[in-house]
Formats: sequence, structure tokens, C-alpha cells
Amino acid sequence: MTKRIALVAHDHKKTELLAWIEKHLSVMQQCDIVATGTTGQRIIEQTGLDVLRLKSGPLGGDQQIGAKIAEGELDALFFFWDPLNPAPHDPDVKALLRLCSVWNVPVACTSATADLMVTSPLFLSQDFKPQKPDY
Ligand SMILES: O=C(CO)COP(=O)(O)O
Repeated sequence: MTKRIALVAHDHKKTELLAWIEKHLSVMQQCDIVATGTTGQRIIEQTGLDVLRLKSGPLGGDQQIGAKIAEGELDALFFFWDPLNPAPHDPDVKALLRLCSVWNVPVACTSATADLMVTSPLFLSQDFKPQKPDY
């Protein structure tokens, strides 16, 4: 099954995420991608990747991604959140990161971690199915 991933970046991190996507374009082309609204728009414009755009983060996009994680519809999250600037929807950001831990979904919040994640032989492997908790 195709890897289902979410790509999200706060405003000061969007350039970094876009550069990271360009660097790993061949992997990204093998994934089903969802993104929050503005991030998704920038990805489409810059890379031509096919992206399902959800609402903008402050308008509920993070929560939409959280819902997909709770429903088992995402295999990984790449969330370049901004540690230096406060977000009006910080509770949504925390909730999204929390749900990744609740459901054991791999999440990368920095380009270094994201590099390690997508270059792992397990990333695109059909055999890699992280254990889902038995709630
Ligand atoms: O705010 C975000 C994540 O918390 C990202 O939202 P945008 O992609 O719409 O900028």
C-alpha cells in the first residue's frame, strides 16, 4: 500500500520544508500526501506534487490531520513546527503531536529527523507496520 503522509510547516519553517521535499522528491512521489492549507498550496506550486489540501492550520487543519491519525488513515507526519514563534492555535499543535504518540505514528519535527525517517529502508517497506495500541 502507498505510504500515506501528512506534510505541515509553520510560516517560518515553510521554506525549510519545501527544500526538504525537493531533496526527497522521488520518495515524496511515491506517497499519498495530505497537507494543511497554505503548506499544501506552496508544495503544489513549487513541486507539482499531488497534494490533498485540508484547512489552514489555525482554521482547523491540524485537527483534521489529527482525526486522520485517530482513524488510522496516516502512516507518518512531517511537521516542521516553529519553536521560536507562538502560534494562536498552539493547543491544536500539541494535540496533533500528542495523537501521534497515542497511535504510534512516526513523526518528524526537524529536517534532520525527517532525513533519517525517509532514508530508512523501512519507510517505504510494505512490511513495516508499526504496532497499533490496543485501546
Ligand atoms: O499552522 C499550521 C500548522 O500548525 C500550518 O498551517 P498552514 O499550512 O495553513 O500554514
